[in-house]
Amino acid sequence: MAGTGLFAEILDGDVYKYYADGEWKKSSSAKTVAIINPTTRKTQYKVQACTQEEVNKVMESAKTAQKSWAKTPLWKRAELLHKAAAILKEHKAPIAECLVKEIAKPAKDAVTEVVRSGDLVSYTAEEGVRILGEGKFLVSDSFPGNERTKYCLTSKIPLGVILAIPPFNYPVNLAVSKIAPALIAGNSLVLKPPTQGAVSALHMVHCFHLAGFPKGLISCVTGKGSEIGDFLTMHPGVNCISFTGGDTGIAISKKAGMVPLQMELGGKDACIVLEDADLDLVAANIIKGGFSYSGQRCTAVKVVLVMESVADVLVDKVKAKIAKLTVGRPEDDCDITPVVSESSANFIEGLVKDAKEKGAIFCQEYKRDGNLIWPLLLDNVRPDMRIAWEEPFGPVLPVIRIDSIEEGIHHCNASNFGLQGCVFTKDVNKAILISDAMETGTVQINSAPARGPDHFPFQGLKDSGIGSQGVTNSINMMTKIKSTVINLPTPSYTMGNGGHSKL
Ligand SMILES: NC(=O)C1=CN([C@@H]2O[C@H](COP(=O)(O)OP(=O)(O)OC[C@H]3O[C@@H](n4cnc5c(N)ncnc54)[C@H](OP(=O)(O)O)[C@@H]3O)[C@@H](O)[C@H]2O)C=CC1
Ligand SMILES: O=C(O)[C@H](O)COP(=O)(O)O
Repeated sequence: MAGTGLFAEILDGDVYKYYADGEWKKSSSAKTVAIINPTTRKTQYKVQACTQEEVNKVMESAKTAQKSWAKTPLWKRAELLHKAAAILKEHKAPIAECLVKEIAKPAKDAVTEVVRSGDLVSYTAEEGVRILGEGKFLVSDSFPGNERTKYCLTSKIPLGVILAIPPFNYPVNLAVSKIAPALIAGNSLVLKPPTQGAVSALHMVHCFHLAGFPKGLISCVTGKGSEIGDFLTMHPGVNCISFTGGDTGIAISKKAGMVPLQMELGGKDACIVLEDADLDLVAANIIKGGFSYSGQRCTAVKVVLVMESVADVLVDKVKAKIAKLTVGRPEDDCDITPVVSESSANFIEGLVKDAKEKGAIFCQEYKRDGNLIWPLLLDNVRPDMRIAWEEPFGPVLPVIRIDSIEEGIHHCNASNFGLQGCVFTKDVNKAILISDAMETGTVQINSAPARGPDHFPFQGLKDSGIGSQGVTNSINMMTKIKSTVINLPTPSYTMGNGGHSKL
């Protein structure tokens, strides 16, 4: 059960505490933020609304703790991360329960997110030891006009205090995907979890606490992003921001100071279907890619661009699979569960109404009960409809029929987003050329878009992001290069025959 047993100390009455200086604390604000269960639409949990003063203290502690953490041997950092990973996986049940209650994630997917997160932490520990355990050694005479009188030693050093801001749909996995790289690289970490997902994140943070990380190294401040967010992202104590979410990230990138940004934002991932595609494979991937977690994934299939000649057959196959999707409570492991909030459901409904007014073909009747929206495939969508371009972040998928591959690529590239895309064809040469032409961070050939596995580089182009994630790239993005140059009085050429330069 959430907030019980080992996790009892993170709860005070019916309000979860925030985490700072190695302790669970009550905020002096005496204000709380309600977390609404998307299924019941009732308050499920409450967290603290932390004050700016508490943020200042957290930043001070993070800065102090980072100095000694940077002197902690790599193997020791990795050992603590492995411990946190093991504790996380050991307590996957209560954390998964929070995901079910806070963000209506289907029960099995909730457990998968926690286990995947433990694996990500451990993989990061190992990868960090590898890539941070070596540097570069350069000699001066490789550049024209130089003798070998300079030795340059370079290594990757920590940035300082990393501010991590994950989104509601993966409040554990997209938190540890920032926390673990930050820590193995020698940084300290301040986490501002999403409101919907905050209690899942607090339980995850407690696993790091139980692993025995130094006090002040990891902090977790709760509160509405709209209230405390700007104070955090513009705080002078922050040396790097790693953010995942929507347009908020674009606003942050305009406010943040001279700090490195790692941004993973929205997507409008296109699925281009050629005439020779295996349509059963396509239909299965459209269901998995477009409707898992009710389409609330940045890497969800968000528009299908199918050649007209095979569109009728494909639409029929997808309709048959949609009819088999279960719809209901996350506790019952239904395929389609309520979207995260009423405002999200209203936004999705607005896109559906616009499509209706402009003549889209509804393959199913539009149906909504509170935040629960039944899966809906819209056929014959045209570019003048909002859903052709906007991201519903819900179980509604538009199909646009195309007459040429160029038309499909044009639509994909006309989007402001550039996260992922996918193409289905048996001609791998054609697939490669289409991938080359698609302006997205990743193209999946013959499978739906996906961020996982988590060691793959994951990046968004255009309004979909800044920088690259994936374990290795995240570690590197959370370091900077330090050079030390040894200047010698005379050239140093080490010769195999034992010859000696003048001593
Ligand atoms: N590229 C990706 O991997 C993902 C992209 N997304 C995109 O995000 C959207 C939905 O996710 P959602 O979580 O609602 O995204 P948001 O951008 O609304 O929120 C993301 C995070 O930012 C916080 N936040 C909100 N306002 C501020 C602020 N002014 N300063 C700092 N932090 C702030 C939120 O906190 P709070 O919850 O308290 O508001 C949350 O923790 C969709 O557009 C989706 O495409 C979502 C998930 C993953
Ligand atoms: O933010 C998201 O939606 C995730 O990056 C998607 O991850 P997944 O493709 O592994 O589900």
